[in-house]
Amino acid sequence: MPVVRTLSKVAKQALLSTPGCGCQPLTVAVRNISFSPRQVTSDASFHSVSFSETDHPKVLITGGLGQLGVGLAKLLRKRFGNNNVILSDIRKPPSHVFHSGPFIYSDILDYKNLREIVVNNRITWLVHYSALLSAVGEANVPLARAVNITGLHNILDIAAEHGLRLFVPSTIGAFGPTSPRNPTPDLCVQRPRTIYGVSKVHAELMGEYYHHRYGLDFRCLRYPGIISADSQPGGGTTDYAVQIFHDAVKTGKFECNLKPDTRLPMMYIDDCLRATLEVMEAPADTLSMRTYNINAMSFTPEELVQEVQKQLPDLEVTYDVDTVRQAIADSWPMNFDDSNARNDWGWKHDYDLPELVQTMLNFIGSETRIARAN
Ligand SMILES: NC(=O)c1ccc[n+]([C@@H]2O[C@H](COP(=O)([O-])OP(=O)(O)OC[C@H]3O[C@@H](n4cnc5c(N)ncnc54)[C@H](O)[C@@H]3O)[C@@H](O)[C@H]2O)c1
Ligand SMILES: C[C@@H](O)[C@H](N)C(=O)O
Repeated sequence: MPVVRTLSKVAKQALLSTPGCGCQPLTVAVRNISFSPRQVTSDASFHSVSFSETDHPKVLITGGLGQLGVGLAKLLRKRFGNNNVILSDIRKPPSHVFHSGPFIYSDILDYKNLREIVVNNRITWLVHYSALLSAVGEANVPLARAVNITGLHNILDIAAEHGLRLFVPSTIGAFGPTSPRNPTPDLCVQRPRTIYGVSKVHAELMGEYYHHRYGLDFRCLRYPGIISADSQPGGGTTDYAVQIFHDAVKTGKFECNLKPDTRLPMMYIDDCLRATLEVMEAPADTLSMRTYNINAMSFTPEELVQEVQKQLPDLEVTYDVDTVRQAIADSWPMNFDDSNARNDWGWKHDYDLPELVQTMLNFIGSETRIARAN
């Protein structure tokens, strides 16, 4: 029943915000746009965002309270100034996030709310992080479809109409069992078997279509599984690679939900966020494509355990395989070919497996020592 209730709520919101209702006052903004992606009214005003290279961008991050958004806001605020980066989400921010810089409520299914935020804050860059990840997406397909697909349509239209530079992350999950898996190149068969993957292929194709059709400055990186110490993953297949560090430090025991030999591409969060900033700042003429694989390392649970046990030899590991996650992982890339990102805009990762493990254990270890002392 909760699924049905959520679906009808989502459907109502979606209906209220779809272009088909004809209730949007519409604008066209972008260079090279012959007409707006949403129908243009006869008295539409034509704004163009003047954003000179010397100005700092004014950034909005959607879905900013998940694993990646707070860290990205911190990085972008350091570069562009605190007030130039607005975090948004539909959840209530913890106090330290609320007090660290601008935060605003934004539901990406509410088109008018999004447009108001973009207009009132003179947003020039939009980083679209809202999504349901692979495992939670399979648990609630209607909601994943609404957030990841309908929500994306709102984002694309807002970005095109207001001349924004738009970043949408994709994922290793945008590939499937018929893709080459070791390594997976940028351009190959993409037939994912999750709603998450399907929605991300859709996002890649729609973003590229809007780029060619309307001149939208769309930029997209396919992230591997991201590993972070101070933020929790939101329900994906790669979550085990974060959880192991917390359990190893706190209890000395870890139960892994993937088989020991499941190889997946992974990356430390600092590399992921830096890549995001770098591709957003890359001169357009260096981008031969609009969607790039990025990678850092690739490992199995067994290899990760061995590396953690070099620091914590008493760590005990058992395996209790989650069949949904295992099936997803078995259809994803084992290694990611990111040579185009490296050649085009100079992508280079800093963290390999040993540095990742050391950094995670240092961070979680010191946090745990502080918590125990208080
Ligand atoms: N974390 C990873 O390993 C990883 C890997 C590849 C790609 N990505 C992509 O990066 C992005 C960010 O990932 P994350 O790990 O921070 O995700 P997350 O699941 O931790 O956070 C997603 C956020 O979206 C918000 N959200 C859900 N519905 C919303 C709505 N209707 N309106 C606004 N916000 C809504 C949630 O409240 C949540 O805070 C996602 O698009 C994800 O697909 C992440
Ligand atoms: C890989 C990525 O997209 C996410 N961490 C997931 O597992 O769903």
